[in-house]
Amino acid sequence: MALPIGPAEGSYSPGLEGVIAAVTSISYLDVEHEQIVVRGYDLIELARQMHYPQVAYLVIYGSLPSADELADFNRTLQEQAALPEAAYRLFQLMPRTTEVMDAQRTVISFLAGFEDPAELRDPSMQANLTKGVRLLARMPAITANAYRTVHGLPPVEPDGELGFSENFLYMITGARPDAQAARIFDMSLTCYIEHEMPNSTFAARVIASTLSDIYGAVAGAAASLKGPLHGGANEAVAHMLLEILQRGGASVAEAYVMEKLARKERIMGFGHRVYMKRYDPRAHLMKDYIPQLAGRRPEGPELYRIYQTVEQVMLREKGLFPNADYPVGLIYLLLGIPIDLYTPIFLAARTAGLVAHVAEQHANNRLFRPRVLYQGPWGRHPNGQP
Ligand SMILES: CC(=O)SCCNC(=O)CCNC(=O)[C@H](O)C(C)(C)COP(=O)(O)OP(=O)(O)OC[C@H]1O[C@@H](n2cnc3c(N)ncnc32)[C@H](O)[C@@H]1OP(=O)(O)O
Ligand SMILES: O=C([O-])CC(=O)C(=O)O
Repeated sequence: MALPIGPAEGSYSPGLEGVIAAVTSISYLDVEHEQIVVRGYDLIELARQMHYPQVAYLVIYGSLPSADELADFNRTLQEQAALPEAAYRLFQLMPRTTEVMDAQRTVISFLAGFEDPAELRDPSMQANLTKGVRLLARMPAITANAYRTVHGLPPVEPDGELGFSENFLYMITGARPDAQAARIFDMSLTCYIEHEMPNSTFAARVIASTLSDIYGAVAGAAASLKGPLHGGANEAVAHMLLEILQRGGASVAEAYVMEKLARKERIMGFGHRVYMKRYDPRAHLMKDYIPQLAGRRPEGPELYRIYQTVEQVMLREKGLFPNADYPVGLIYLLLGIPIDLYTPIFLAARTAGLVAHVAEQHANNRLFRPRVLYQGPWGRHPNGQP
C-alpha cells in the first residue's frame, strides 16, 4: 500500500542534515573558507585577540563593546555573579550521585523562580538580554558549585576582584589561577561561545519558539549538550586519553584506536556534522597550546604523545579530523580541571550564544512544528473490527 505521507514527501533529511532551520545574524560556519563567522568576525581571531567578556558582548549585542561599554558589562557580570542562598540549599538536597551537568541544569531551572513573573515571560529583546546576561553572570558560580556540592566540597562565592574567566577557574579550584592557565582557559571559553546551529542551540530555539522563557530554553540546551555525540565528547576524550595512558601510553594508542574502529565504535572528539572531513578551526587553535601546558602534569608529555598518535591514526584510517572537544578535553586535563566539569563549562561558555539565539528567535518568531514520514500501521480499530 502506498503510504499517504503528504507534504513531507521528498523533503526528509535524517538528522535534518543540510536543512536550513533559521535565518540568523549571529554566526555561520563558512566551511569552504575554514572560518567560524561570528557577527562578521572570525571567531579564531576573536579568541586570539580578545577576552571572553568582549566576545560575549559581541555575540549578545551584535557589536564589539567600546571601552566604557566593556567596563559596564564586566561590572554587571561581577555584580550579578553570586547565587541566591537558596540555590546552595537546593544543591544540598541533590543526591550525591547527581551528575554535575544535571545539578547545573536543575539550578538553571530553579533560578527562573527568582525572576519577576512578568519579566520572566516577557519575550522582548530587552527583557531577554537582561535575563540572559544575569544568567551568564551566574553560570560560573552555578557550574563550579554544582561540582563542589556533588563532590562534598564547601561552596565558593565569586571573588569580586577577578574577571569572568579567572573567577570561573578560581571557583572550580579554590585557588587564584596563574596567568597562563587563566589565558588559555579564557580562550577555550571563547572557542565554545557560539557555533551556529548545533543540536543544543536548535533545542533552545525550538523551546523558545513556543514563547517559552530563556531559562527553559537554556535548560533544554543543557540536556542536549550533555550527550556524548555533542558537548559530552570533551569528557569522553579525557577518559579515553587516560585509559590509553593506563594501558601503556602512546605505544598502545594505535592498537587501542584500531580495536575500537574494528568494533565500529566511535572515537570521541573526531568528526563533525558540518565540518565532516575538514578541520574544526577551534581544534587548530587550541591544539597549539597543548605543548606549553604539557609540563604542568608529570604525565602531560605522554598524554600529548597519545593525543598525537590517536589523531594520526584517525586521519589515516577514517580521514576524520578532531573537533573542538578533542584538544579542549586534553587542555582541561592539563589544567587540572575535574573531568565531570568539562561539559558544564562548555554550557557556561555557550550561554552567551544561547541568549543571542533565544532573543533572535523571539524577535522574529515562528513556531517550530515539522512533520513526519509515517511508517506505522494504518486502519486499526480498538475492538479489532475492520
Ligand atoms: C562540540 C561538538 O559537539 S563537536 C561533536 C562532538 N562529538 C564527538 O566528538 C562524538 C564523535 N563524533 C561523532 O559521533 C560524529 O562525528 C558526529 C555525531 C559528531 C557527527 O556525525 P554525523 O554527521 O551524524 O555523521 P555519521 O554519524 O553519519 O558518521 C559518518 C561516518 O563517519 C564515521 N564517524 C563519524 N565520526 C566518527 C568517530 N568519531 N569515530 C569513528 N567513526 C566516526 C561514522 O561511523 C560513519 O561511518 P560509515 O559511513 O562508515 O558508517
Ligand atoms: O556545531 C555542532 O554541531 C557542534 C559543535 O561543534 C558545537 O556546538 O560547538
